Amino acid sequence: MSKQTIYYTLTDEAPALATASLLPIFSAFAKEADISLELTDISLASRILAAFSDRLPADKQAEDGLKFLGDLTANPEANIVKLPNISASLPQLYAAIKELNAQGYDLPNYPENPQSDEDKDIQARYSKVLGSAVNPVLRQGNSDRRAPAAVKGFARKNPHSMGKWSKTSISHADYMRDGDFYSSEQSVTMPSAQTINIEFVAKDGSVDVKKSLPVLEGEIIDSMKISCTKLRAFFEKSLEEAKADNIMWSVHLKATMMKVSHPIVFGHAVTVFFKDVFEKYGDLFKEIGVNPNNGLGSVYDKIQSLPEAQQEEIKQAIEACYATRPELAMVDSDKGITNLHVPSDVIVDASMPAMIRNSGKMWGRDGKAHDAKAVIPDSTYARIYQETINFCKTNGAFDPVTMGTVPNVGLMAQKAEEYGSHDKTFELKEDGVMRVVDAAGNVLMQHDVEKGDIWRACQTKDAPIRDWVKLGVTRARQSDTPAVFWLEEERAHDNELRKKVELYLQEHDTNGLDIRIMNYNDAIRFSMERIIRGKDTISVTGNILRDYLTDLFPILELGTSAKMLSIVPMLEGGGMYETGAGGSAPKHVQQLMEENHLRWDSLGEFLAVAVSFEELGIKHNNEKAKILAACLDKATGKLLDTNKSPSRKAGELDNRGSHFYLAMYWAQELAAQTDNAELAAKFAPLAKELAEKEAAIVAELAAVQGKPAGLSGYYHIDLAEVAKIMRPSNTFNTALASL
Ligand SMILES: NC(=O)C1=CN([C@@H]2O[C@H](COP(=O)(O)OP(=O)(O)OC[C@H]3O[C@@H](n4cnc5c(N)ncnc54)[C@H](OP(=O)(O)O)[C@@H]3O)[C@@H](O)[C@H]2O)C=CC1
Ligand SMILES: O=C(O)CCC(=O)C(=O)O
Ligand SMILES: [Mg+2]
Repeated sequence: MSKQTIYYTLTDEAPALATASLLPIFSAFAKEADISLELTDISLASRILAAFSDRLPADKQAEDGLKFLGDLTANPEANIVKLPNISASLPQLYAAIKELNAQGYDLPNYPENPQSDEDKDIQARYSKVLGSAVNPVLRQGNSDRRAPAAVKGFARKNPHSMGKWSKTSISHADYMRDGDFYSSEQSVTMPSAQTINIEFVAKDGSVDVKKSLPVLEGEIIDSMKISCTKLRAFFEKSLEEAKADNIMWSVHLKATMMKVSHPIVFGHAVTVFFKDVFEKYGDLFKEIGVNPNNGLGSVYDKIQSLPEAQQEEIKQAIEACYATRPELAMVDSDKGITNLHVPSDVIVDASMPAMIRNSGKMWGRDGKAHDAKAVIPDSTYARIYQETINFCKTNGAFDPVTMGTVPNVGLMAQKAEEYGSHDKTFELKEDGVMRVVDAAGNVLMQHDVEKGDIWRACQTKDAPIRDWVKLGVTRARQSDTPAVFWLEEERAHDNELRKKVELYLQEHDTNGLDIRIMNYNDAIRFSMERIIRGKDTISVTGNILRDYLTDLFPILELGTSAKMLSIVPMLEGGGMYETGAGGSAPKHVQQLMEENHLRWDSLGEFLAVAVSFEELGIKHNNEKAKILAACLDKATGKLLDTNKSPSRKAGELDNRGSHFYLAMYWAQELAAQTDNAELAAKFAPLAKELAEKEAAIVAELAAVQGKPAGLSGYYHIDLAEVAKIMRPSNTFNTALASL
């Protein structure tokens, strides 16, 4: 790898569109500091093509960008800017394959029920692309996410809208009290490196080794199960209660990141809600290939192969269910898309904070907001949402003007905890015992299981834990802020973790620091009591709480998690700078397609690239890179102060316009700084030209809006075509080219 290269990722949806406008600006500025930005394609479409390249003709093959970057993470020089990407559910994967086929790529269909070796191979290739397939590969370090001072200051001066909370709200989180992962968790710390086995013991005593797992000394191994019978009974009871209480019902899962277990849980929600339909048409559905784990959408899709009269009959049976069930929360009430249509439409990390920000309400069939029962079956983490709801009911909504902040230090490296459990997750086909056995044959953990139960094991290695404790202490010291380790006394896993936390804390000078260990509910209440008094509290958490809290607090504090600084200091010495803490905003693409307005805010990219330049500056003693970084941060601050972030409305300044202002302010800062005369001289003419032509450029950018953008690909975009859409100002493009 060339010494001063930033690998900038091409991903999907809104961030990919934004890249077509923003990357040329970053590249033009970076070359003055001898830094090049290399675009690496890790989009869903490119990952599919790479998985089947050996079956495609040469001109249709794609490089495996994810493999390239994954290998790069082991290099201490790695400097990666990672934008959010699609973590595909099966319906999204089908849609992407269909689009690629239509574009002339001869890809096999996803085999739902593979029998032949060839089909098994095809399915295995697609499973590598499914769900959260990118982040776990690249995140070879722990996570440091926070709102930089300028961003927090902006939110205080320009508070986003925040729904009021009423003491009479009946919204709440609903979760299992028994039979879930929380109540069955077991955990051990491995005394030595060895290979352990995950085994199923059938009723007749026969043993099936499901997986052999190499483990390291000091590694924590957990196992847990969710009971299928109890899960279904919980859904039924929750539906009956919601109906009786006349409250809307919605289910919140993470089918993308928990790509094996949560689609199954989602499928149970679908078949319990539409119990009458699935009881009546179960056999027919099997025949035509309906997969409830893909949602109600799968029913509508597959019945198209049936005669019209039969389709109508099934549709009426579905409608009849709505009459016996509570009202179902909607994803898109105009189009009739419910919470149970697609497993990836409602993703808990973003959906629960959005509900809490919206007075605890979700959208109903009538297009209006109503109180809702938010169903999050496993109680391990669900309880923090109920705690937050209670807090809002007692204290009223949070006030973005006065509230403090909760940054996060998350244990994430080497697929820590549940987010790395997919290859160790099993849906049981019969009753028996699942157990974990060490190399000497001792049974370390075991669970009685029944057909349909979901059992899983998780791994958390020692080196990432040690590094996480260090990162927590470092952040507490650098920001002079209390830090709370969220560890639950009731959890077997957390008790193993706690021993290590207590041990590794001793490796650091914690004199004068306020470092505590608290149960989840105590920790969130403590943080919220402080936040409403304007005080900050660092949350030092495991992987799932990292994900949940870095949407929850930013959405309440800043209106969106897109404005977060997300740094992944890699264990091997490199760095990854993630942009924002949220996703790829599919709704924004829809708006661009319809009215050529992109409301995506690239603030996360601005922040990430500044840190990425700064890191190169320090590592390579590149003064110009350091100046570029400092000036970029100042330009970002100015952009916020002057309100040049994208608006939501077509015709007003959008993503492209905000990029223009960033470039102008950045050039002005570079021209004005006195640390490096060469850089100042280089950027002065551009600063002058952009300022002179500001009105013309803004007009050119506005002129294209209000009509469809003419985008021909959704998953597999044509970059040249997107560049035409995203760079419509000749005046701006010419000025930039003159650098
Ligand atoms: N790091 C990653 O790679 C992540 C990827 N994902 C993936 O992203 C996809 C969508 O996930 P979803 O849960 O819907 O969450 P998103 O974060 O994409 O969207 C939720 C809402 O947040 C707002 N938002 C998010 N980012 C921005 C931004 N940069 N500028 C302005 N507003 C923003 C938008 O609100 P509004 O529409 O009101 O403008 C958006 O609709 C999924 O495929 C998911 O798997 C999700 C999280 C992280
Ligand atoms: O990888 C994913 O699917 C989502 C990641 C995410 O939500 C996060 O890291 O905050
Ligand atoms: Mg998240």
